[in-house]
Amino acid sequence: MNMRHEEGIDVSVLDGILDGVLEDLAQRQSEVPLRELQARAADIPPTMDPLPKFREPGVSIIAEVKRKSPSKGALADITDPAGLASEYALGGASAISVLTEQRRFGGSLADLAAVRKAVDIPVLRKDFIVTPYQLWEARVWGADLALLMVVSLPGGQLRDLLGLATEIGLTALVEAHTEDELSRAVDAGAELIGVNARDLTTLNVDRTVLKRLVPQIPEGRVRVAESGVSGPADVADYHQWGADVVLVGEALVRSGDPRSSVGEFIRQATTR
Ligand SMILES: O=C(O)c1ccccc1NCC(=O)[C@H](O)[C@H](O)COP(=O)(O)O
Repeated sequence: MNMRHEEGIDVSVLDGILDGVLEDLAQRQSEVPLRELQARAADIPPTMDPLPKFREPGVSIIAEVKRKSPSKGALADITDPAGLASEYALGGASAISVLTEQRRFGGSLADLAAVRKAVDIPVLRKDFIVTPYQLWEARVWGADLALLMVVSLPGGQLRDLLGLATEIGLTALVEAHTEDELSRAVDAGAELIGVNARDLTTLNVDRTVLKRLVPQIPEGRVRVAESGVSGPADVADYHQWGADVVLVGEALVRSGDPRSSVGEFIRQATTR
């Protein structure tokens, strides 16, 4: 059952997640006001730009630290996110994605900080970012990239957050799942555009969404395929359909050998 029913109104999975995200955010904001967070950012080293590596020929992998998810429940008992990220980097990952949402994904900003310290490749804060405060958090806790999901950023919010991300040195991964969302991502000027195979309102996964939407992404923007990879052949398909970068979570955390798996994903996609 992907929709819950509250007081006669259908609330999608994503709305349910966002309710929790906003509650937790209010708590953090009451502990550390925005001004203080901004002051802390002044002491943080400059971010890394992931785009030059993503633009190189071949496929880049963003490997994700993912403990659990709304669609699958518990995925892996990750007690050492930094160690996992190091294995990903040794396998050839171009960046690490860290899910920082706590309630549904079991992640945290502490995971982000631990991964940041452990690797010297760019790190993505993957969360449900809908406020400037969360972008400042991403910067302070060591992210180089931050996810902006078009579906949850109506009106001018997408442009505003994209502008702020750039201003504070973060590269935004702007994520779409439909033609309309993709148009908004392109019009907002996103350089790094993700097409998520997972419909976040229903949790259905359809990898071919990338194949259908990729012609709509202008030349020169970096194209990221997100979700739904179960093995090397899926990465190779995504790359063949036009993805420069593939973001993989579940298949890597369940693989038992994350370093070799990343290497194998890259090898098979580039030799097909
Ligand atoms: O993974 C979920 O079930 C999920 C549900 C609702 C919102 C977001 C969700 N996942 C976030 C992601 O985008 C994925 O973690 C990421 O793309 C990797 O996906 P996968 O390789 O399929 O684990």
